[in-house]
Amino acid sequence: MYVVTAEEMRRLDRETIERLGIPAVALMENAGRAIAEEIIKLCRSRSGSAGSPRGDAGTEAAGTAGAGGGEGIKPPGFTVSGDNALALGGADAGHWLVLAGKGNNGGDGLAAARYLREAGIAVTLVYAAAPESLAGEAALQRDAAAALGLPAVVYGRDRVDFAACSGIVDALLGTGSAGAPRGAYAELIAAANSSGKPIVSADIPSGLDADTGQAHEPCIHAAVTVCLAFLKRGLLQYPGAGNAGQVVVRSIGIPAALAREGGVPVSLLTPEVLRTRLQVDVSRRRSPEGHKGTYGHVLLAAGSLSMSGAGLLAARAALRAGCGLVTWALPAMLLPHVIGAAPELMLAAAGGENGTWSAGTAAEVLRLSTGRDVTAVGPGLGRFADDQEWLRALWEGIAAPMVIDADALNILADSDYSSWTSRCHPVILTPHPGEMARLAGISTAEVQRDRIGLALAYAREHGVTLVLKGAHTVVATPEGEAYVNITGHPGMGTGGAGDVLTGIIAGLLAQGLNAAQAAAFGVYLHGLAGERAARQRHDPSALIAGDIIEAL
Ligand SMILES: NC(=O)C1=CN([C@@H]2O[C@H](COP(=O)(O)OP(=O)(O)OC[C@H]3O[C@@H](n4cnc5c(N)ncnc54)[C@H](OP(=O)(O)O)[C@@H]3O)[C@@H](O)[C@H]2O)[C@@H](O)CC1
Ligand SMILES: [K+]
Repeated sequence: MYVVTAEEMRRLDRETIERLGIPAVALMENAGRAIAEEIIKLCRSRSGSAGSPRGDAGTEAAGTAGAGGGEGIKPPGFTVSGDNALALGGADAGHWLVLAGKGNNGGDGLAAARYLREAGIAVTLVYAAAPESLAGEAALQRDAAAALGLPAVVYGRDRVDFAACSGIVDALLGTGSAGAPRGAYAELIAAANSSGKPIVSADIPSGLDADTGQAHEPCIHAAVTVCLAFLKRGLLQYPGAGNAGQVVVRSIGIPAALAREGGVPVSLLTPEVLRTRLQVDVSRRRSPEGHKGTYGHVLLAAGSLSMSGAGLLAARAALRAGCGLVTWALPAMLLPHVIGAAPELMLAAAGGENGTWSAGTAAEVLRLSTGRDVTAVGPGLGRFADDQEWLRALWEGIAAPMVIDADALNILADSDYSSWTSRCHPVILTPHPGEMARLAGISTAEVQRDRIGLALAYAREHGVTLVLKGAHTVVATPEGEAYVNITGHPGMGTGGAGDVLTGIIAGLLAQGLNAAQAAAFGVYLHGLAGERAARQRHDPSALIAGDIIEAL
């Protein structure tokens, strides 16, 4: 599923209209119908009649009963059914307010109003601006609604009774909005939010930045957002994602092929995207002739006296991700204490004195990396004297993919690593927002302002695969593509969960997945395992990182 910016959406709109010759008003009709169908679904689910409605026209012709067939076998009959998607199926019809802006988002709402009326739902149009100010297709929808006799009021001139309505359609602002809602728009948004009535937003909640997910003041709090044609970036990024409620993406006649040909770079990370765009074998088939050597060998340089657990978690996660062997290199002093902690692991003493790392250990890590399929560095590493020289030696010397996490990212942030010899093998960086802020030299708030945009830019500029962790982790590739993950659970906000992800990604790289595949599939599996682990706990806040490994 493609994820677009407002600008990309406008381009795809234009191409559909100009290249394919589909009139803009046809797209708007489809949009209006899709919004109405989702409102009807909501009405049905709220009144408990969620089953497939038969519609008034749904009837089985007489004359079939008893004809032929034995007990329990229904004879073939002549059936007629109506437009079920637009049938209330016994649900309470109610009365909806349709808040319409003067742009095409308003036009979508006006089209939806006609379909709602057709379904038997009473509607009142509430214009945010004088109806005469509507132009183009929106004006056409205004006239169609008027011709059908739909009641309409103008905000500021007429009274709007929010208390009496059963729901609100938010068609005030869409992808054409700029900045915080002004004037009547702001007042209508505030009134809709404080009404306590369910709000269904057309395309995006009004007040949301469609690209960054920034929620302006005020911004609609929707129960459902009917996103048109393609998912907008702002609906995946917080805080906007929290304003959108349940997001339903509905096609309106703009072909996905246009997005593919047009090189839309961002996709939602779904099993289908993993299979098709990333070519990942999501079934994780094992060869009947396979042995431990078939599935690769991870070297992990991680752990120090106060954070040995981070190394252990990453190492165990790599094994659970399916790699054949893991060697964990750690400070010599710690080694006797972790023997037996995970008997499947191989251990190698590589650290300095006192359970900490030292710059001099780079040679030993380099030696251990020879013949290994991947090296992961960072979990529980700590900082030490000349650590930038240490990491530079690994960066320039390890002839296999690398995963760089935790303190190794902080070392990188303090280094001018663009001046280091460029690597022939891929690097995956796995920062959380704080680490990303240090890497990019900006504040954490700036990182969170547009995670997708930042991840895309950083990965491309630095030639790395970037995993920007957090709610809706973003995986960006050096080629300029990005994947947004929605698996996961808030319970995963616990120490060590990131170390587990590093281990999973390293374990997948060892099995021969390329950097984009391993990062994307790793993030996806990590989230799924977190969801599973959360379900297994009595209270998901009790979830700890080890549970995620066990749920893999
Ligand atoms: N074209 C098509 O075929 C399709 C279009 N589609 C639909 O169109 C939507 C995009 O429509 P759009 O481009 O007309 O912009 P839209 O979001 O309605 O707002 C523009 C209006 O808002 C105003 N305004 C702006 N900012 C404001 C603010 N802060 N506070 C207050 N007012 C503000 C601005 O007024 P101005 O500032 O120019 O005076 C202008 O009048 C898209 O989201 C989707 O729903 C889809 O169905 C696909 C097919
Ligand atoms: K809207």
